[in-house]
Amino acid sequence: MAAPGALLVMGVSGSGKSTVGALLASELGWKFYDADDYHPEENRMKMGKGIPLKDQDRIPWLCNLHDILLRDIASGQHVVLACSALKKAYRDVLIRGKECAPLQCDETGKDKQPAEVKLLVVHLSGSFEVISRRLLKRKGHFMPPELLQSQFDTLEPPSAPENFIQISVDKNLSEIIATVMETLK
Ligand SMILES: Nc1ncnc2c1ncn2[C@@H]1O[C@H](COP(=O)(O)OP(=O)(O)O)[C@@H](O)[C@H]1O
Ligand SMILES: O=C(O)[C@H](O)[C@@H](O)[C@H](O)[C@H](O)COP(=O)(O)O
Repeated sequence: MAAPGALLVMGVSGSGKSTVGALLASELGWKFYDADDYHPEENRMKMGKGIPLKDQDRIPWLCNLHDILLRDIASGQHVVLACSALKKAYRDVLIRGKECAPLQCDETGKDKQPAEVKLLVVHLSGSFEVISRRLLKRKGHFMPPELLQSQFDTLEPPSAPENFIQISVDKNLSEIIATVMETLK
């Protein structure tokens, strides 16, 4: 396939986004962003207290990530982004920015054609049991494992016409990386 400007590695908390995203970026020589590092303090505090985020908490965070992707791609930089991006609408914001955000309609931007990020979505998909076991073992992270059920409840797996592949988290890391690299050939 023609190389996308960016790879989005998405999935619920603990599905392996950060691990897989960093490995892919290193393999491809692309820049890596972990969306966790871009949450405002209020979002981190909320999640830390076991309160799931809502659309209004996530949309500004996603708009900021869209701007970062667009800026890098415009300067010729390819990017890997690890980001939960649980709903289709969230992935649309990553691709098109705030013009398509459900809660942030910009009246003045209505007839403008938004700049789009050409994205390949890599969905790391797995069972509650496997992912929850991994989360319970993970140390030193602000996201409490108790929020995993709400992540599954919110998840809208990508489907056509989205440009995506789905990979099972049951595969080992080298198999996951090889599958993505094969898709990009
Ligand atoms: N394919 C895999 N097989 C086994 N363990 C994995 C795999 N992917 C990730 N892990 C482990 O699962 C845990 C969660 O991964 P992480 O990358 O932090 O997920 P996320 O960024 O989606 O929250 C980490 O301890 C990581 O080492
Ligand atoms: O949209 C969200 O609810 C959050 O982004 C969440 O999905 C994300 O997973 C956290 O940032 C925790 O980080 P980990 O995914 O690394 O556990």
